[in-house]
Amino acid sequence: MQGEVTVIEHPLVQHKLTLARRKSTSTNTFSRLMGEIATLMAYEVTREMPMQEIDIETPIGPMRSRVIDGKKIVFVPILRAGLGFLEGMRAVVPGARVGHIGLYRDPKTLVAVEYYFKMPQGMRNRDAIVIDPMLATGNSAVAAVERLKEASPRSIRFVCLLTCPEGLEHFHDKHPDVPVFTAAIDPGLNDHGYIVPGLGDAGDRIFGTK
Ligand SMILES: O=P(O)(O)OC[C@H]1O[C@H](OP(=O)(O)OP(=O)(O)O)[C@H](O)[C@@H]1O
Ligand SMILES: O=c1cc[nH]c(=O)[nH]1
Ligand SMILES: [Mg+2]
Repeated sequence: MQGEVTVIEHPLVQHKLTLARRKSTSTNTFSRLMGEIATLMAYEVTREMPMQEIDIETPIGPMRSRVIDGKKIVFVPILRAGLGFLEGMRAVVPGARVGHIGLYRDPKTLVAVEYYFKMPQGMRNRDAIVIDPMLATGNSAVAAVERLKEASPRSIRFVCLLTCPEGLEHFHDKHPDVPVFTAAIDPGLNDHGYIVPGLGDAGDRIFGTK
């Protein structure tokens, strides 16, 4: 799985992404769409998660049936925009733990600056799913995963909504072992490091800060 990228082409994801991209979409609608897309993407991202068998009783009789050990999953949103994806994912994996990585991208240098890092205990036995809607230059994603690897989780996946070839190449150059799940790979970046055509500044659009 070196440098693996999965583009989630499901029509519901693509439809909602188109609505989110439109500049006329309000903060309220944008934020709701992020939640809905995250729920749909969680379905794909958790596809390979380990399962265990437990004994249960149906109204008719006993059986062994499979469950995910939700507590072994850690969602790791990159603040702030990653928070816009968090609740949609937790809606389908309510037992998951949450770790936070606070990073902002310096607007001039585009370097990622860390301001917060907090993970649950026992990361060695957990599968981490890092979430951030945008993987642009890749600086933030690279820095977040570098920091997360210090905690030695059992596995790491990275989920974004949008990325571009430069960002993916940078990310997989540094972290070839971390699969990326995205809804689209746009053509490139502009001079300010924004994905083109993209959807603008995800954090500002989720929280209405522009
Ligand atoms: O791949 P990169 O070039 O590093 O860009 C992507 C980063 O930029 C955005 O965050 P931003 O720095 O705007 O912070 P915010 O989420 O607080 O708005 C986005 O949410 C990513 O974290
Ligand atoms: O296009 C981009 C690039 C970085 N961060 C964003 O929010 N959008
Ligand atoms: Mg932002």
